Amino acid sequence: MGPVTRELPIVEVAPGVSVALFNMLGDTEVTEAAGAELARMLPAGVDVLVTPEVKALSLAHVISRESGKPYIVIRKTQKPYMVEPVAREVVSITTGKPQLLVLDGFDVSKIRGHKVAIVDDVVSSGGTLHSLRQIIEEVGGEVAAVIAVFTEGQERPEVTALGHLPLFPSEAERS
Ligand SMILES: O=P(O)(O)OC[C@H]1O[C@H](OP(=O)(O)OP(=O)(O)O)[C@H](O)[C@@H]1O
Repeated sequence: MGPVTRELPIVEVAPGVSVALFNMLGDTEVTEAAGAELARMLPAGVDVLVTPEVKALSLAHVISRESGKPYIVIRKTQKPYMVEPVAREVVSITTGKPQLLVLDGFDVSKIRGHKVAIVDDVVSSGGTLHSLRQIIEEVGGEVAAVIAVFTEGQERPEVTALGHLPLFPSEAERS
């Protein structure tokens, strides 16, 4: 990202599949650099950012600060204080088992009738993106942009990203 570089460790996330693990959580320098760059790439007309917890949360904060657009966090646990939550199950490449994506009903009015940019750190299998889209459209929002630091695996022209990461065959597959 700009002048900021990182070596990414290769980590096996499923039998036969390894990724270059990009974890920006707690990395202020990367988060600030990527957030500033992605904020400049945000298309005109976007009203609100929507991000899944947790690794992309600080990225959304920086893009929000830089662009002046508010952001909403889709949680991965349903909380007792939520009002009529809207939930979808998802399996992401790095977690490999079902997780929940939950929109607090309190935030629905900030999405309904608005143009939304989905913000994530990585779009890989697309499972998280698919479920986020479903939730946003179910409550009457329009996904106007998808913003990520990296796409991974397959090319995704619909995603505005700073770079692309390959998937790696695991050791056992190579030998
Ligand atoms: O395109 P996909 O295959 O769905 O993968 C991308 C998602 O996976 C990762 O989250 P993860 O499940 O690791 O959760 P975390 O951010 O809570 O650690 C990443 O932050 C994306 O949200």
